[in-house]
Amino acid sequence: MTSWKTDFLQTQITSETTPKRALVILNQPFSEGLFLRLWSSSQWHCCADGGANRLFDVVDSAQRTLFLPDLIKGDLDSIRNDVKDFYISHGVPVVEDADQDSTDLMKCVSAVQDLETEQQSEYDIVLLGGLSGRLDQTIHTLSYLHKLRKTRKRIFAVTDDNVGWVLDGGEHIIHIDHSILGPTCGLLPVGIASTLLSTTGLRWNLWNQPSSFDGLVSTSNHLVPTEDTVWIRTSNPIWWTAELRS
Ligand SMILES: Nc1ncnc2c1ncn2[C@@H]1O[C@H](COP(=O)(O)OP(=O)(O)OP(=O)(O)O)[C@@H](O)[C@H]1O
Ligand SMILES: Cc1ncc(C[n+]2csc(CCO)c2C)c(N)n1
Repeated sequence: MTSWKTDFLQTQITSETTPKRALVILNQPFSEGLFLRLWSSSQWHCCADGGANRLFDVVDSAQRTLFLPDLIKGDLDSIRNDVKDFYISHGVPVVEDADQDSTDLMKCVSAVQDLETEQQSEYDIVLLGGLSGRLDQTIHTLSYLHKLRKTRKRIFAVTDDNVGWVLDGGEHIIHIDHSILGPTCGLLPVGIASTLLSTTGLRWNLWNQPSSFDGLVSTSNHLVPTEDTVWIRTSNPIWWTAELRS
């Protein structure tokens, strides 16, 4: 049974028990509060092209050198010149990958893979953004994480409104901190023909019920406030999302 802890917003993490975390900042709006929590709980920081503009703009100019990313990567058609010049002048590698068959998100995940090979250790990946905005980009995030589940167990997308990730086929226990998550959540059968779902800990639980894009989709479900865990059994991979409290 896989155990997933919804602890990616915590800043106090014991390195013996939790893998290192890589933060990939996408070109999407986010609040300063969310940014600071994710930045301080990550050991490696990367901006996907125009994500560097978001980092530059969210930090006060006097504080900017305290928040230098380890890498800026992409086809570099969105990063502003002033932003590029600032980070280059402070020694940040700005890597252009002009490939037009891969997105800036994919280019940054491949940079995390290179880092893992170099350091011979694994990172959890947190994407800041990618679940809203342009529909093609949003569906790309859903599709890419669905495909990545085969090689990478822990990659999450976080926005001011939601956290989400793919639960692979099997059983999962999700530990819920109700001060951070809820009340709404969803189980979204994206990228599969159908799955058989069973759950506990939700207001509208399912028991061996088929879920498919063409049939039942559990949206606007609720976490039960008195339950500390949600248990989910799914025969095929499914996207799990929960609302982030502000
Ligand atoms: N409007 C959006 N909605 C959702 N995600 C976005 C949006 N814009 C950018 N992103 C995410 O941020 C990454 C960097 O975006 P950027 O704007 O720099 O490049 P892009 O040219 O729009 O995207 P790409 O080159 O990856 O197709 C994208 O790869 C994508 O994952
Ligand atoms: C079938 C197909 N559809 C779209 C694109 C375009 N595209 C996909 S990723 C990317 C890079 C964006 O920075 C671009 C332009 C393609 N190459 N192949």
